[in-house]
Amino acid sequence: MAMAYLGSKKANSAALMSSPSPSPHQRILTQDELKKIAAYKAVEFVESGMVLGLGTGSTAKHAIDRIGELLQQGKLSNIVGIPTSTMTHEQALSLGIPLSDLDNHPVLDLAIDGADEVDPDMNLVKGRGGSLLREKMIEGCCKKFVVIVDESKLVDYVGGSGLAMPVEIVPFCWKFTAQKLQSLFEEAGCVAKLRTSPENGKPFVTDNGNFIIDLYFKKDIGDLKAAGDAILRLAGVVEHGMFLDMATTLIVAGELGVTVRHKC
Ligand SMILES: O=C[C@H](O)[C@H](O)[C@H](O)COP(=O)(O)O
Repeated sequence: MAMAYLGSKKANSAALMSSPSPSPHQRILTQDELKKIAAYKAVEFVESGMVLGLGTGSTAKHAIDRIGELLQQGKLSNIVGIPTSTMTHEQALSLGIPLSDLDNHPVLDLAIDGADEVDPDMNLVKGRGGSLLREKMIEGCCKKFVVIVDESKLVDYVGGSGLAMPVEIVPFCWKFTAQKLQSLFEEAGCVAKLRTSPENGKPFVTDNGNFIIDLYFKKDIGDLKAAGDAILRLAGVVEHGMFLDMATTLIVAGELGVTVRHKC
């Protein structure tokens, strides 16, 4: 599917394009091909001997495949991966990537992960795959955090896609917590919904045994730090999916090429 930049995102990104526009004869890339392009670009930052945070999702999967390939080819060595989900753990194991955890490696050199939304300040929404807690724990310990997205993930403000901003909560009295979350953002027209499994309609359960409440906003919620702090003050909340001021590098793949932006 073809995608286009809109408004400020176009101006922002066009200045950073690192490859030329496609000729009229080039076919339009699929969203998955764009994800792969961003992922491969990110793996160029990986060096032998690094402790790496391995993200979760369809974009991060391409990066992990590439790391596995480079290890097998002997082009990378002595890598230690810290997976952000059981799914990534299994993928990395199948590729022969040596794994560890935060207990043994509390400081990471680099993490590579996708995102659900990226705003102009490189604030992120993550967790539509349900892995936000482990991702935030691991990506908060990285010297560099490289975020990889196709251009459809760029938004003017957090929540601007109209899709979910996930919050991981304890299962105990989840309706109570969902109601509290919705009330926090009444002015932004927030609707809070329990995430359920499409297969059986039962609550989706995270790797940590928790539930996810998806928040949908009709308007910009404004001060993200204040919003995040208010969410975390609710006793049933474990973590929210806003990753504020965490990304150090953003790689965006789009129809016009790949951009690499480093946060100052
Ligand atoms: O919980 C999932 C993660 O935060 C993913 O990184 C995020 O949902 C982006 O996933 P994808 O690359 O599949 O769009």
